[in-house]
Amino acid sequence: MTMQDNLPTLRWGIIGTGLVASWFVSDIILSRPDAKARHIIKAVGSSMVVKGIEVVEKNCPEQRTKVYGNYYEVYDDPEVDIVYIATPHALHKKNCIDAIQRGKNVLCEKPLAINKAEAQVLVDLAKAKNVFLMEGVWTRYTPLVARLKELIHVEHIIGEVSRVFVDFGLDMNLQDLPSDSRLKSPELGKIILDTGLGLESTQPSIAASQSVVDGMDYISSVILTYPGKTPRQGILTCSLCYKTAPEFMRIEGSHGSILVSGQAASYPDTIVVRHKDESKRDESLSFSHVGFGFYYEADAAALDILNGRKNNSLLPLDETLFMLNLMDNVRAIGGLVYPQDG
Ligand SMILES: NC(=O)C1=CN([C@@H]2O[C@H](COP(=O)(O)OP(=O)(O)OC[C@H]3O[C@@H](n4cnc5c(N)ncnc54)[C@H](OP(=O)(O)O)[C@@H]3O)[C@@H](O)[C@H]2O)C=CC1
Ligand SMILES: O=C1OC[C@@H](O)[C@H](O)[C@H]1O
Repeated sequence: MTMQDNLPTLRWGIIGTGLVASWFVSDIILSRPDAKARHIIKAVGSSMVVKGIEVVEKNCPEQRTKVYGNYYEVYDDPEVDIVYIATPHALHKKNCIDAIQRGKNVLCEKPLAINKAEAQVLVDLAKAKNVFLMEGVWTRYTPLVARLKELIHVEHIIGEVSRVFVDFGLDMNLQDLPSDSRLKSPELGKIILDTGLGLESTQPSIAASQSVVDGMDYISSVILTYPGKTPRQGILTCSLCYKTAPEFMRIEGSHGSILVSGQAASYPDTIVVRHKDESKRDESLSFSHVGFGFYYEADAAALDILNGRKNNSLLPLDETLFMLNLMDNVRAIGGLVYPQDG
């Protein structure tokens, strides 16, 4: 008997067996005290059965997972409640369509699609088929992000926010990656879609610049200026040439600032609040949990599906569309055109 045994259960079918799929599979089955749902890896679909077997043996050997040498058998498996899509960006549209058309709920890794037009097709199809669809941005569901939002929007601990700086840099050594790596392929890669971030859903004006070499957007810098009576800007940068320093995010407000840090921009673990008032001491909050924390996102999807919701309130599909539209605009300024842009 584990801590999860009395919880509602969601049965997952996994599409693709790469890096993030292995993280996700090993993570969502972890035993943890704050679990809201129990997750079962019912099936894994891969281009090669041997790859599926390897992922299962390594990450969920006790789950009695079925392994298929294609994706379609996962979509058609009646024991699968939700499909998790972990293929390269350019395949998300097709994989989502295939799953949704067969009536499956879908959690698709970010970005949901290459551009807003593709994502709109998926949103419309999910609505027509009455299935749940969600873009996988797992850090949004972590206790750290929940606390950060509370500090800013409920407690107003730094007052009126004026600027946000965020950098997501990875040192990917692209020149040393094998030629078939998704990150080296202009067809599959799309760096800004890997590491780009959206801030809030008021329409900002956009200034942007991208360093595109051989069709790959190695570095992007974006300045978002929000309209209104108070000055507000978001300065967002991403790169595959250099790993971001631990303090990857700074939020400045009228009463102080907040610094967010972690071993990588994708693994935040600490919030520091600095007050302008020098009589107040800095406050540091640390967040730790088992594994990566993909299970927070998986729990959110489970509760939505079990309660009949078709969309997730922390990342509604309108916001996914908003963010992809923002990326489309950044690329239009940066001169980066994808074949899918039409
Ligand atoms: N949320 C997060 O923290 C992260 C999200 N991601 C997102 O997840 C997606 C996958 O990324 P990642 O796991 O790093 O990618 P990988 O390249 O490691 O894995 C992708 C998998 O997709 C399948 N695939 C199907 N067709 C192709 C193809 N033509 N070329 C390559 N692979 C193919 C393969 O599995 P098989 O052969 O078994 O079918 C492959 O193992 C991306 O969209 C990325 O943005 C990535 C990392 C972290
Ligand atoms: O979101 C991400 O975080 C970790 C990286 O390795 C990955 O490429 C990126 O998609």
